[in-house]
Formats: sequence, C-alpha cells, structure tokens
Amino acid sequence: MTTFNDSTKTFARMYTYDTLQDIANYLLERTKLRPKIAIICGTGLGCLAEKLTDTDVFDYETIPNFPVSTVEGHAGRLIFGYLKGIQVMCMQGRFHYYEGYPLAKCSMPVRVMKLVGCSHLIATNAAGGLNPKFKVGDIMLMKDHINMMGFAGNSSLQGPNDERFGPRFPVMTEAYDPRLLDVAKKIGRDLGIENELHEGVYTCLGGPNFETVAEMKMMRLIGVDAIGMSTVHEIITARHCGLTCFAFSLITNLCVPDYSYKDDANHNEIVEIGRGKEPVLVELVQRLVKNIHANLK
Ligand SMILES: O=P(O)(O)O[C@@H]1C[C@H](O)[C@@H](CO)O1
Ligand code: HPA
Repeated sequence: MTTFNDSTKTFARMYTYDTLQDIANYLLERTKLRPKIAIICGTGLGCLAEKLTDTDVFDYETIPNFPVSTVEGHAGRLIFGYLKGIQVMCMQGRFHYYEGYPLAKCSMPVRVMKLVGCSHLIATNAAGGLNPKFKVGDIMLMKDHINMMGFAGNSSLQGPNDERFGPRFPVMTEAYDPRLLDVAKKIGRDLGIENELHEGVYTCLGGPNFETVAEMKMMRLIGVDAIGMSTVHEIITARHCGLTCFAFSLITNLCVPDYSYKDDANHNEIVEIGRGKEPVLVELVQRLVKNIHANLK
C-alpha cells in the first residue's frame, strides 16, 4: 500500500480508487460486519457511536493512509457495530478544512464507506443558528446547503475524475433525500419534539474563526439558516458516488447579526450542548436507521 504525507500538493490525485479500495479492504479483512448505513458524528455528537454494540473499533492512526482527528470533541475512531440490532459504521470524529486537510482528504472517508458497501450516509454537525426562529439545542434537518467554499473554487471533487466513483459533473438538486427528510419529521412528531425541529439550509465556512457580524448579515440575505465548518463537502462526495444522504445540525449557539449581541460562540460550550442533547439525538438516529434498514433494496 502506498503512503504519503500532508505536504503533497497533488493531494486529490493521491487518494486514487486503488488506495481507497486498499483502505476498504484493510477494514473488511478485520471486521465481519457489512454495514449499509454510515454515520458521521459531529462535534460533541460522538455519543451516537457510544450506543453501538458488538463493535470492531479502528483508531484512525491505525488505518493506513487515514488522517487523524485533531479537534476536541472528535475522538478519532471508525467503529463498526450494531445500532439497535442494525449494522452501521460510524466515524466518531471527522476532518475539517481548518485542521489543514484539503477538502478531498476531509471527505475521503465517505468514499471508503462506499467501497465498504454502504448505500446511505447520515451526517451530523454542530452549527450556529442564524435563522431567528432557532434556539440553542434545536435540531435543523438539512434540506439543502450553500457551498460557499465551492464559490471560491474549492471542492472535494477537484482534480482528475474517476468514473468508478461518479460522473465529472454530478447533480446536487436532491442532495438531501426528500423521503428521509419526511421520515425524520415524522419521527420528530412521534418524539414530541416538533417545536424544536426545523428544516433549513446549511453552509460550511472554512473556519476556524467564527463569523463576523457582516458575514452573518450576508449569509442571512442569501438564505442560510445555520452556519458550520463541515458536512457540505462530505455530502458532495457522497452524492458523487451515489450514496443516499441525510444530515442534521444541532444548533449549539446563535449567530446573531447584531453588534450589541455579546454571547460569542465558544467551542467548549458547543461540545457540551451536543453531549446534553444525547437522548433525543440518539433516538432520532436510531429510528432513522431502522427506517432506512427496513427500506433497503
Ligand atoms: O464537525 P462539526 O461540523 O460538528 O464541528 C463544528 C464546526 C467546528 O469544527 C466546531 C466549532 O465548535 O464545531
Ligand atoms: N459558526 C460556524 N461553525 C460553527 C458554529 C458557528 O457559529 N457553531 C458550531 N459550529
């Protein structure tokens, strides 16, 4: 298996189909599980992975050519296991652009999920609530995203396209599966949390700084409901290789476009909000996984 480091300029070229297939094979040779559903745990949302039983756990540093998580609140483990009896694979910790990883590297695990045999991705994140109706602790089901980093010419799909993953110019009009969105809304009603459940548009900024007031104002104007630093490039990579996607944001702080607002975002508080919402988030994801599993072809 080839190895390489972060200083490689032609990064997108290095995670070739064969290299990613090697990573998938490495995992498949070490677990008997064959999950169809993959989950990415956002900041403070690693509790989802803690619910898995009969697990095979891979620390990122033990997987050949895998990056390592450097952010507090991201454990850095790939876990295969059962969520209420259904096989899943779970990234407990993701990779962010601000950690110094190119977007292709941040999203590379999504292609590994595909090569392992997954057909569905559930991505979660912590995000700042820009929509004035949102409160801290609410959940925003992602119905769409605005690819701000893409506007600046930065994409996880940059570089040579390998048709074995997907087409050169993938469509993004139904990036977030409408059926799963409806299922999640119904689960929200069943759980009695419809008042804290919203649908909305997410955007990913490069970070690691939080937004200025002027930036928040601009993003509100263009239709953003929640601001984060992940997920968009993962979903683009996932849709490119044909995964069905569902994603939600936990609103961990408010983005208030007002110079007199003093309650600034704070990473430690963001991690804590995630931990505090564990029961409802776990229930939502478990029920969603059950529904996806029941509808697998
Ligand atoms: O991995 P996610 O998108 O959940 O992480 C968010 C964005 C930053 O990494 C961090 C800020 O506290 O949380
Ligand atoms: N902005 C960007 N990313 C975030 C935020 C925010 O306010 N909260 C959690 N992740």
